[in-house]
Amino acid sequence: MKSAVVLLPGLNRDRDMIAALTKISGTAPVTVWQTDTEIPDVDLIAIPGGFSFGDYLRCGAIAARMPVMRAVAEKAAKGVQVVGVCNGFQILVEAGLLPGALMRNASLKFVCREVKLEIANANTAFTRNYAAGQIIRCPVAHHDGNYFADPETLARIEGEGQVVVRYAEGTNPNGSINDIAGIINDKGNVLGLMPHPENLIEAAHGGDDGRALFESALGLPKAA
Ligand SMILES: NC(=O)CC[C@H](N)C(=O)O
Repeated sequence: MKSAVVLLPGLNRDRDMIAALTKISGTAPVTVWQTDTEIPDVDLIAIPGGFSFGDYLRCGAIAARMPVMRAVAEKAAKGVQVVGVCNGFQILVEAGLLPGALMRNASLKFVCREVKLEIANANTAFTRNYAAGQIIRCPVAHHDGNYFADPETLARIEGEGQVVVRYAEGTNPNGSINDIAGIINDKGNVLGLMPHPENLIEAAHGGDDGRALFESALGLPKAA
């Protein structure tokens, strides 16, 4: 199972993502730089979290216009799986690969804590190793995670099962509409989520609730 990790100046979760994918797939991902115009043949492209271009203009707005994102869009159009975590989610939204917007947290504060997530749709390539309705632990760390979509878009993504993970049990850390923590595109191959599953994949992290997301995406069987 081959994967690629997109590198942009200001990202700071790239090493976490590379470590998680290496551990789970048994192979180190290739890395692609912001100016790369081609991405090698891989099963999964991951856009990690952080502060690309210092969050100037809007989080992810500048990164979304880098040449590498054109290459990501081309791969996504061909059906390659793409996951964006936190800043990666913001970049995918800014690039127009996912609908809606990520606004400043309702508290206007940076939130760094663990939340609970409900698997709202277990029938996706990224969540098939979870059970529908399963509650998992996951860390968050962001100041612009407040997901918003206009009523028409919201009705469509809710109706089509494109809301994949929600903040559970009153743990919504940012005011996201409908407690939305992560969404998938209509084709089902581009996922964006604010929480960081790559930071909860082994005992040393204090748990491995995030692991099944990458195992699902990499086509690996459900852990026993
Ligand atoms: N951890 C992250 O990726 C943070 C994303 C973005 N810089 C924010 O604070 O909202």
